[in-house]
Amino acid sequence: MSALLIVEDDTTIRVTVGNFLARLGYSVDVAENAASALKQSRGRRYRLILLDLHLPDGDGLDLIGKFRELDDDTLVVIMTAFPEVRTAVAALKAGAYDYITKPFDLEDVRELIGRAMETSRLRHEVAWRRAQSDVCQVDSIGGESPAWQRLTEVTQKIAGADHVPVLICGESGSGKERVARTIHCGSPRAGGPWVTLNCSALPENLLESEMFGYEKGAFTDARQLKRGLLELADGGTLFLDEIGDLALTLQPKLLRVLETQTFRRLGGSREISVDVRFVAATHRNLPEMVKNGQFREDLYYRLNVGAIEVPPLRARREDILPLARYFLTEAARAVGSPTLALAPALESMLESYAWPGNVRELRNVLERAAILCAEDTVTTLQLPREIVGCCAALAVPSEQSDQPFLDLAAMEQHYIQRVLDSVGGNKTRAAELLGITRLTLRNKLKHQDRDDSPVTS
Ligand SMILES: Nc1ncnc2c1ncn2[C@@H]1O[C@H](COP(=O)(O)OP(=O)(O)OP(=O)(O)O)[C@@H](O)[C@H]1O
Repeated sequence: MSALLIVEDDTTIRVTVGNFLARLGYSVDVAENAASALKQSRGRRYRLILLDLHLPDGDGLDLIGKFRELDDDTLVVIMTAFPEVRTAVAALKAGAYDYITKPFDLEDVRELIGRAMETSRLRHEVAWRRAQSDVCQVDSIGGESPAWQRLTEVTQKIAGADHVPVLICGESGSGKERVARTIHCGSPRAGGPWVTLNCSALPENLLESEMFGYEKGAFTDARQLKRGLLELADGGTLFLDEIGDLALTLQPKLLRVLETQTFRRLGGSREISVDVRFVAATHRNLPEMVKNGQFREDLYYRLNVGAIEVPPLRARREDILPLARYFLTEAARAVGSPTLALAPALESMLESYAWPGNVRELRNVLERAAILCAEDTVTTLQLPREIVGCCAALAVPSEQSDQPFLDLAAMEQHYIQRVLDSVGGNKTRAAELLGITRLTLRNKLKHQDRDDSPVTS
């Protein structure tokens, strides 16, 4: 609910306008002089202040600057009994949003405040839209594996439950941030800000001021007020990445915001209310951390209301090739190459590799391959050794696929020969691809029955 303050010494006007605006659904506070108005605005953040220019203990014009210094988002509307252009111009110059001349009709007040609120909302919207116009413009690939389909179902349900905090767990690079964005974009807050904070990226004190902001003078370097990410996320979603790395001292502070949706800027005494949805992610084992006293149990349970587990890529192998083709096309487009294809032998290699770095690793591998690839098909030559090495046995040519149980040595020999073939018998290049020295390769070849096969160097 938007908070308004009416500063007016005339009791009739104060009470009538106050009651009228309260009936319209605003949360209204009143002050009858400048001192009380300043005190109240230090204790609460107002979206709009309706201000009489002639107060018993001061000039309303002086107050405008003070209100705006406290919060430059607050809109100030002047009420003046003197319909002089000069007064109005001075007020607007001092930073007032608009003015209304007394006596006024309550309907005029309703219209003016409605317009001011819309302005305030639009200002917010424009500011964050400018900063992040493409948050929801992401293609999400996957969807073929049962694991991904289950994940999508859960994600959609949780996205709709707008106030439920979410905890996304999963290995590094598995797509947790993607899932978090999908939740934001599928929620009623999709039109609101999407703000991210990586809890492992900053030292504790900086993280705290990033999150909560600070008042002017809160510490030596605080030369002016700084809004924290909590305020910037008002009306939207705050994504707390690597929540497992959040310092123990900050955990109760976060819990309080989660529970009350209010907080104070550092060095401030004002309670600021926000409407933020919290989505957190971690690759750590939080239950284990709770057991070891490294993560607060109450915060864990509070976040875990909407629990989502993103499966590692190896647990959803059906998604590997669609993702790989997607990354390849994207990468080819980025480097200005024509469309690239995957050599058939590569497909089973990609599908059977363990992908410890998950989707991020897959993306990097395909991007690198697209850059290295001189032809229109990506082959083993453009793949890193660990992938070619791990999966060579699975990439046996089809005429030999009736040999399901090659022993390890045979597998190795077979693979070495394939790599040699792929580089036209060049041992130096083959050794490079295999990740071994040329001498080791020679020794291994000595043990081959096909030692005398035509090999060039
Ligand atoms: N379904 C998907 N479709 C397309 N790209 C994806 C998909 N899932 C993940 N990615 C890409 O993989 C990379 C890693 O994803 P993301 O950053 O979401 O993972 P994460 O689990 O949050 O990683 P970390 O734990 O390191 O923060 C990103 O480049 C992302 O764009």
